[in-house]
Amino acid sequence: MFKITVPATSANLGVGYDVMGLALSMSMTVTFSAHASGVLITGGDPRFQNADNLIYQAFVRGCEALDQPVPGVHLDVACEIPAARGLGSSAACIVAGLAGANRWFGQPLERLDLLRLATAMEGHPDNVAPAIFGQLAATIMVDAEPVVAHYQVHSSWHFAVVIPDTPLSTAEARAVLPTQMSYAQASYQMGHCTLACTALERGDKAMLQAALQDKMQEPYRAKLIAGFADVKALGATLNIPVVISGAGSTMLAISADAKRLQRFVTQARIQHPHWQVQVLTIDQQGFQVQEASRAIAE
Ligand SMILES: Nc1ncnc2c1ncn2[C@@H]1O[C@H](COP(=O)(O)OP(=O)(O)OP(=O)(O)O)[C@@H](O)[C@H]1O
Ligand SMILES: N[C@@H](CCO)C(=O)O
Repeated sequence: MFKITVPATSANLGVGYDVMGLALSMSMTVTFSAHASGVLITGGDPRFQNADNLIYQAFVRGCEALDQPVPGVHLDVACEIPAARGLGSSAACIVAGLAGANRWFGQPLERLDLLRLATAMEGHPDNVAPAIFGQLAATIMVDAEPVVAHYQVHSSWHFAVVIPDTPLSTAEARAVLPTQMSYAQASYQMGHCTLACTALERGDKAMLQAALQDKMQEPYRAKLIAGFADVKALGATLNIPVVISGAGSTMLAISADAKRLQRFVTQARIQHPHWQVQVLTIDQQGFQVQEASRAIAE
């Protein structure tokens, strides 16, 4: 028996659509143990307690990639990451399943191999890269091979998430985006994405404020998130940038002033008493494998 713990992730950081992602201190833990045959799933959302479960689908994919027969498996799921809220729940499932198959057969695959497999399943690398490596990752694909840049996020940054009580599927949020953009728009977005990474790494407040002005998806997706305008306006009054986390519906606030961010959290809870609003820290390591009672370093 072993456990795989995978962090939640916030993709895009507004301006880094399908490229950037940040690992956060919220997680899913899956306990893998032998089962007579097929799959038994306990814990987690009852909707997912069947063989279509994405963790199990990724486990099967991992076994296939390793050229191994799929063993009978019991998956016991403990999940803090809400589904379809822009916090990388699908990426966490995929990484847990692939890492579980890898551990089952003696860990022959490196983390970069898992990233290649996970990206093929998820369709884009921005959530799965930080779920695998932790911290802030920017990933490009070169002929289906991921190339990842890792950024050490400056310790001055503090993060809060505002999680609405309504889901928004990634498929729905992608469907509202235009299919083309101009050179001028591409240039705007490339510049903002590059400077956002630099600002997060350096702890540069003015640069982050300037860089986190997304024009590629926020204008189209904002209308899908009831309450987005209120939360964005609250951030503006406190000088705190707010971006859509992943495909939404969660919003991510970033500040170098912990007390001001706490005021944002308090006010957001008053604005939306039924939503989950919390301060999170950066996950440093990506997914972890735990044997019995001790964590093993890979
Ligand atoms: N605990 C879970 N167990 C099994 N499957 C899950 C679980 N959580 C999420 N999923 C799967 O992931 C899907 C949600 O993925 P989707 O890409 O829409 O949102 P997300 O990954 O939470 O958000 P984003 O990609 O924007 O960060 C669910 O419909 C379900 O198929
Ligand atoms: N980059 C993705 C993240 C969600 O999976 C999107 O914005 O659609």
